[in-house]
Amino acid sequence: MRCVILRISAIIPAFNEEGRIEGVLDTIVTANIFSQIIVVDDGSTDNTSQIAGRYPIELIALPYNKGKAEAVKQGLSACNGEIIVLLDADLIGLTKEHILHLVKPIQNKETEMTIGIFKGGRLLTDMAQKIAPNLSGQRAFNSYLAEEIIMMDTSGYSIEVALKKLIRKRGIKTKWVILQNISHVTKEEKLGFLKGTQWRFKMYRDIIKYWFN
Ligand SMILES: O=c1ccn([C@@H]2O[C@H](COP(=O)(O)OP(=O)(O)O)[C@@H](O)[C@H]2O)c(=O)[nH]1
Ligand SMILES: O=C(O)[C@@H](COP(=O)(O)O)O[C@H]1O[C@H](CO)[C@@H](O)[C@H](O)[C@H]1O
Repeated sequence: MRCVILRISAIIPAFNEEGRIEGVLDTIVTANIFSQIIVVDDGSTDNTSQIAGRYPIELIALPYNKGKAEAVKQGLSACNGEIIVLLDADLIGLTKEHILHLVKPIQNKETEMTIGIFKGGRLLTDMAQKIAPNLSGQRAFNSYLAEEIIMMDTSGYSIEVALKKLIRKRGIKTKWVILQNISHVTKEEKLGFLKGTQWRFKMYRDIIKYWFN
C-alpha cells in the first residue's frame, strides 16, 4: 500500500503572549510534526513577535489587535498543509503527544476535525472545558475546510462558536480527544483581576452575540 505523507501546518494566534509563547513554541518546533508553523501576532504591544522570531516559524504580524478570529483567518490564508492544527499561545504543559492526539484521527481518516479537551491539568480550566467543550482553541482539521472558515462572518472570540455552527450546518465529522495534564493561563492571571474579568466578559459577549445572530 502506498503511504502518503500529509503536510501539517500549525497556526498559533498570539496577543501579548511574551511570557508564554516560548514554552509552546519549544514543544511545537521540537515535535518535528509540522512542515509549517505560523505565528500570527495579533497586534501585540509586548515582545511576542521578537520572541516568536527566534524560532523557525513564519511570522504574520498584524498592525493592530484584530481579535482571535481574524488572527486565525490570517493564518489560514497562509497555510499550505493538508492538515491544519490550531493551538493557543498560552498553553501550559503542551507535549508532542497532545499534538499527535489531535492529528492522528485526521491522518487515519477517522474524522474531519478533532477538538482537544483538557483533563487533569487544572481544576478550573478542566471545568470550563467540561461545561463548554466546543470553545476549545485546540483543534486539527482537514485543510479543505479552511476556505469555508475564512469566509465565516466571525470576529473577536467568536471563532470557536462559529466553528460549532459550521460543524452542525455542514455535518462535519468531529471527534473530541482528551488532552491530559495540560491547561492554559487564565485572563485574570495574565491581566490582573479587573482587566482579566473585563476581557472575560468581552469574550462571553462575542460568543453570545454570534450564537444568537
Ligand atoms: O485579541 C486576541 C485575543 C486572543 N488571542 C490569542 O488567542 C488565544 C486564546 O485567547 P485567550 O488566551 O485570551 O483565551 P482563553 O484561553 O483565556 O480563553 C491565545 O493564544 C491568545 O493570545 C489573539 O490572537 N487575539
Ligand atoms: O474555556 C473557556 O471557557 C475559555 C476561557 O478560558 P479561561 O477562563 O481564561 O481559562 O477559553 C476558551 O474559549 C475561547 C473562546 O471560545 C477560546 O478562544 C480559547 O481558545 C479557549 O481556551
